[in-house]
Amino acid sequence: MSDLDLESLRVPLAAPSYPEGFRSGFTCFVGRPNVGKSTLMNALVGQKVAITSNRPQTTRRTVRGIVHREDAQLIIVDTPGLHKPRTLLGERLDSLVRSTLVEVDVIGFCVPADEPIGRGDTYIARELAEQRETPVVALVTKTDAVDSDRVAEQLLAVSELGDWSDIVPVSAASGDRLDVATGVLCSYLPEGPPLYPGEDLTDEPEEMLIGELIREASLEGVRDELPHSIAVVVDEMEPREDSELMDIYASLYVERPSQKAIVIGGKGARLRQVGARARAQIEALLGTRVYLDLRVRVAKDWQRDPKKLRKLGFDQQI
Ligand SMILES: Nc1nc2c(ncn2[C@@H]2O[C@H](COP(=O)(O)OP(=O)(O)OP(=O)(O)O)[C@@H](O)[C@H]2O)c(=O)[nH]1
Repeated sequence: MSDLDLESLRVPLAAPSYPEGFRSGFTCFVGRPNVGKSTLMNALVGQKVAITSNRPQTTRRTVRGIVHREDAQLIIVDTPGLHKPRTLLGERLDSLVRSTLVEVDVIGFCVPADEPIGRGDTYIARELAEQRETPVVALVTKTDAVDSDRVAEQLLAVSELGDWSDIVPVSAASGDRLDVATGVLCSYLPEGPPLYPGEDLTDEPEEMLIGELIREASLEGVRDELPHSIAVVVDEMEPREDSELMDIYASLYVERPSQKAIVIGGKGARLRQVGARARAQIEALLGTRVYLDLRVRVAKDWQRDPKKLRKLGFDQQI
């Protein structure tokens, strides 16, 4: 997508029937890195669609998850963390986030229960206060990680951060109040028919999901700065003739030869582990056996180079 053209997606399906008062529309989750946005989206949708990791800023792509309810359909646009731009990629993400904020029907502002409110949260709260068009529901995440007194304190602290339409404590890990969170978000959607067929959980192309699974596997156990320097492109994906096997060829791009060595590991050991981990996940996603061929390539300073960003697929989201 050249940008998030949500309006064009609002054309309803030729829906056979839907209950009176049905609501449908879009939400996005914002919050500083690592507050649990992706995990919460996965828990709401019930299938793994967005990359998660315990490192900040791993969500680079706008992935949609779709929550189907009897009375509503909530389409979640998973936005990258709002952060101050450091690289060209950072700047583009921020403008993407800002344009997303005005296009959705309701915004979920995520603040974790297990950390004091910090500058990052206040920065985003200020950004959200500036836009007045879209209702904002504050979601106090990770409530399982603290006791109920702390949750209560955090609810109070978050309520003082801005003028939120609602505040909901929620835990993706324990599943606590996921239903309430969805219900509250849905209450801000316009009335209308479902926009997606019932079985869809995401409209991300399969190749993009596969690329993210490979990227996620490649991040495990490597130095902290590496995550920002890895991009994955699925070069080719084809069912093998006369076989149940799917052949997938993918390239893992890093910025420097030294990073290439880290990703590959001694005698290729690390890359083999990455491949095995990713393959298991891809097989689960596709429901078929997979042959995965991974190549590691160096694309110098790809984060700062618009042409390389385009080649690596980032113009599709930005
Ligand atoms: N205890 C607990 N941990 C959680 C919960 N949700 C997420 N986490 C952990 O918090 C970390 C960050 O979660 P993510 O979902 O990747 O966070 P994010 O906000 O999407 O992060 P970015 O992609 O960096 O913006 C991971 O280590 C998760 O396992 C929760 O409900 N409870």
